Parts: sequence; C-alpha cells; structure tokens
Amino acid sequence: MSTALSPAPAVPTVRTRRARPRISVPLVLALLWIAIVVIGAIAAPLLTPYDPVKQDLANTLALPTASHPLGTDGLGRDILSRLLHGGQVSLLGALLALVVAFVIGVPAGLTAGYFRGGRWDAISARIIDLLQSVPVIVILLTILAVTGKNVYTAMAVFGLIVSPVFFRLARDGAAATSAELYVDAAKVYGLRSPRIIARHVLPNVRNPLIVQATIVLSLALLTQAGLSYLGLASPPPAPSWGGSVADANTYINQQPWMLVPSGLVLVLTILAFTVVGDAVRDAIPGNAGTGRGVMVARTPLPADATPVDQRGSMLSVVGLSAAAGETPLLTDVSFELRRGEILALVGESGSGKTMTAMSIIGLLPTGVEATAGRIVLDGDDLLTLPESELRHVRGRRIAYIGQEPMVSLDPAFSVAHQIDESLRLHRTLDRRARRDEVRRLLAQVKIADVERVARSFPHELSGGMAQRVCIAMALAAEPELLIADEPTTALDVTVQADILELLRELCRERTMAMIIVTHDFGVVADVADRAIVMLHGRIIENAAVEELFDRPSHEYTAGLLAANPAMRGDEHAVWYADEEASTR
Ligand SMILES: Nc1ncnc2c1ncn2[C@@H]1O[C@H](COP(=O)(O)OP(=O)(O)OP(=O)(O)O)[C@@H](O)[C@H]1O
Repeated sequence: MSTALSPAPAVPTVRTRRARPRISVPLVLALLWIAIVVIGAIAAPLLTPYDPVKQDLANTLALPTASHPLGTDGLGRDILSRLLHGGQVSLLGALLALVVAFVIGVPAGLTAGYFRGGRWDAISARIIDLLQSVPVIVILLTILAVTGKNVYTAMAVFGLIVSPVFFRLARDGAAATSAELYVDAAKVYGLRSPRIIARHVLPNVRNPLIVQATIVLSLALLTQAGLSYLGLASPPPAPSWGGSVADANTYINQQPWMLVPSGLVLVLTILAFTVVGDAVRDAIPGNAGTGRGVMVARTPLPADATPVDQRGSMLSVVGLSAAAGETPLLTDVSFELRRGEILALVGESGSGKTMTAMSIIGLLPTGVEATAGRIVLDGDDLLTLPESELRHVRGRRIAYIGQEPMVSLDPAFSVAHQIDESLRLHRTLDRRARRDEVRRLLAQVKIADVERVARSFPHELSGGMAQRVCIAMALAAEPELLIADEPTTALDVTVQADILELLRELCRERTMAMIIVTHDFGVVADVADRAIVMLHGRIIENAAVEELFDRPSHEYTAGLLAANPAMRGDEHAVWYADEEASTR
C-alpha cells in the first residue's frame, strides 16, 4: 500500500468543443459499470431479498443458483447481497477519501500557486513535505488502533495523506496559469484574486485534477480492501468488498468460485475509474501555437486628426521615478495626456516604456517600486490610491491591451463569455442587454461574423481576430484611457495596419485617450498625435509626431529615425512612409 502517487500532468485545460472526452466503447462500458455499482449500492436494500449478515449454515459455499445468483459464502450468506451492501461502505469510503484529499489539497495548492513565492507558498510547501514523508501504513494502523476499526476514519486519514498530490497539481497548475497574460489582463480589468482563481485559474487545472481524482478513487478502494483484508477497516460481519475478498481467500481451496464475484467487482470498478480518467486525460489538447509575425506596416501619416480635447490634461505624470532595489529604472518621467489624444512611448528595448505604462495602471512587477512622483488621473493621484480603489480604476477607467492577444485571452472560455465578464464587472446591464452589448462591441471592432466569433474559443481565432476581441473586452468598460503595449507586435504584417487603424478610429469616436508603447516609428507615424522618446528610463524628447519626424530635437531620436529601415537617412532623417505606402 503506497501513496507514492505521481500527479497527473498539469496541462492547462482548454475548454472547447474538441476538449470533450471521445466516446469509445471502453468508456461507455466503464461509465455503465460505475452506474451499475453506484445504483446497486444505493438500492441494495431494495434489490436483495437477503440480510447481508444473516447466516444459513445449511447452505454454505454454494455455487450460483436461481435463489443465490452469485452463490453463498462460508457461513451461507448471500454473496450478491454482501457485495451490494458492501458497495455502500466501499464506495462511500473511497469518496470520503477523495473529498478530504480534494478539500485540503486543491484550495491550498491554488492559493499557493497563485501567490507563488509568497509566505503561504513557503509554509504550505513545508507542511506538504511533512505529509509526504510519513509512512502511510504506520499512520493508518496507529489511527485505527486509537480510534477503533472504522472504515470512514481510515479513509479520511488516507485522504489527508494523499492530499499533497492534489496540492502539488493545483499549485503547479495555478503557478503556470497565473503567469499567463490573461490572468494579468483579469487583474487589469479589476477582478479580485479569489474571483480570478475561481474563474480563470481553477478551470485551467480542472482536467488534471479530474484525472487525479479517478486515480485516488482507485487507490482508496485498494487501500480499503487491504485494510478490510486485515480485518482493520470494516471488521466482520459487516459487508465490504475487501472483506468479501478476505472471506473468499479463507475458502480458496474448498470453493475457488467465491473469489470470482468479489475480486471481479473490485477489479472492474478500479478499471472503470482508470478508463474514465484516461478518457479525460486524452481529451486535454496540447497547447495551440499562436504564430508570430514580424511587422513593418507602413501607412501614411493620418490625414484625419484625432479630436484631441484642448481643455487640459486628463492624465498628468509628474516626476515619476521607479527603481528595482537600488537600480533606478525610471527617472523623473513627466508628461501630460489630453482626452482623445494618442501618445506613443517609443524607444529601444529596456528604455522604460513598459515600466512607465505599468506604473500608470499600478501593476509594476514584484520588486519594482515607484520611488517618487505623481500620476494624476482626473484629480486622483494613482500612486497613493489604495489597492481597493485602484482596482476600480483598472479596467474601468484605464483599460489595457497587451502584445500577445492569444495569451491575453483565457483559453477556457468563449469570446462572448470573456467580454460578458468584463461587462458584468464594470457595467450594470441585465443579461439580455449584456448579450446585445457583446455583439455590439464585436461589431464595433469590425468583426464580420459576430455570432460565430462570439461562440468561438481563443484557439479558433487568428491573431488579428484575437486582438480585436481583446480590444472589445477593453472597450466593454467604456474606459477614458487605453494603454496598448506593443498591440501589433505579435500580429501578421497584413493585420497590423488594420488594428492600428481600428484603434485610431475608436479613440476618435469615443474621445478616448491612448498610450501606445512601441519601438516602431512606423506605428508612431500610423496612430500617434504625440510621441515621447525614452532612453535609459528618462524622457529625452516629447513632441508632436510631425515635428518629431521632421525636426527631431535630440540626436538620439534623429539616429533612431535614420536607423529605421523605412527612413532614408538624410540630414534630418526625413520620414518617407508616405512615399513607401503609396508604392505598396
Ligand atoms: N521585473 C523587473 N525587475 C527589475 N528590473 C526590470 C524588471 N522588468 C524590467 N526591468 C528593467 O527595467 C528597465 C525598463 O524595462 P521596460 O520593460 O520598461 O523596457 P521597455 O522599454 O518596455 O523594453 P521592451 O521594448 O523590451 O519591452 C529595463 O532595464 C529592464 O531590464
């Protein structure tokens, strides 16, 4: 008897129409068998005319007859009655072990994984190590010696001892899932951690947990049979499957048949659980590839200027500095953003563009802190807002879209579900109105086949479609400001210009401001009204886009423009995108 269980693979679930177990003959037979034993155990008193403990010493060790379909045992008791009644004890005991293991292991594992690296992660890891180091049989025997022979006590203790398997599975799955961008996106939308764990993390570790559950059920049945065989879990004359095997073993020489029904019930039930577990495991698809492209879209400078509200700024970043410990990452970053304005943060890799954007939504990476400055959104200093209030700002007033649309969407939910979640969180609409709004938003981001896309799961979308869905989710809360971090970097070149065009249109229609993070001057030219050039965590230039391209005031900017393949280096690094686009 061992609990050296190796967890089922923590492959994230992708709940799609393809993810259902394939119906096969063994699966149907397994489910049928499980149904038979469960119904048989529940309805045992109705199905059997005999008392399972009533002896008939005149009719012992009988082979099957019409009145005793499975024969009688060494004390003349009806074997079928004992198996049916014994099923109650055996199945309930196995279920109890599973529930205990699940209730202890899964919530603890999910929280440890979600807050990985935290105090609870460290403490729970020690407790689990301790639980896994105890010799199972010794503990079970000690507990049974102290509490008396009771199958349910034994199974509850067994559940506790195998709970680390669920813990590790849930922890690893949650740790992997919580690193996904769609979990970050859920935080950005303002969801609380328990809700994110329940709605986004748990569904993605669900299938491996189900597989593990079938393994634990089988193991619990075997352990119970072993303990009953030793007369420890369900002492005679109480019926149990393990006890029936033990009885059969006593009379193996006089009546070998006795071993057939009890052994078969046990073996077939364990086999059935295994087949169901295998079917669930086989239904877990692999990770879908997302396909990446390198983009250099070049379209003319926008002829139609975004209507920028000239009345003053909606967002003021004043003297913002951030550091990772002693290392400064942002130094004295200051800029203003007006309603409806599109501002590009541009610069080479590591210049601090993302750090600036993340400071605004209050999601700096662990270990990085804003050390000085103010970020004022319509009068509120976001740097001093408590997390509870900041959550209402994220998603609601400031929305965010990332560079990897495929991983920003939760693979476990349909498009409609994910947009609906954003609506439920930020708007007060009834179910019907939300349904209509989901369709309206999808149409607004120029998705043609709205109904089909609404029903689709992320893996069924192209990169461009997925980014449109992310934009629709961001728009669901009707934000004042959209932060787009390299929104077209992961998209095919043919799609990039369309997405940029869409973003520009949406900002114009909604008078929504946008901060777009990019290292690509082509993107700047496509969408932005104003651009900020960053270098080593500082702003080195802040200018209207035309001015930046025509008369860069900083040598570094001129150098960057000249280095861009879309530029022809002349004295002022003049922008030739118009010409290039016209020849495309
Ligand atoms: N989690 C972190 N802890 C400490 N330093 C970090 C962390 N993430 C990024 N940095 C550092 O902060 C600086 C700014 O990074 P940031 O991600 O803002 O650059 P970026 O301009 O957006 O670059 P890229 O275009 O490559 O994303 C870089 O020096 C980077 O190495």
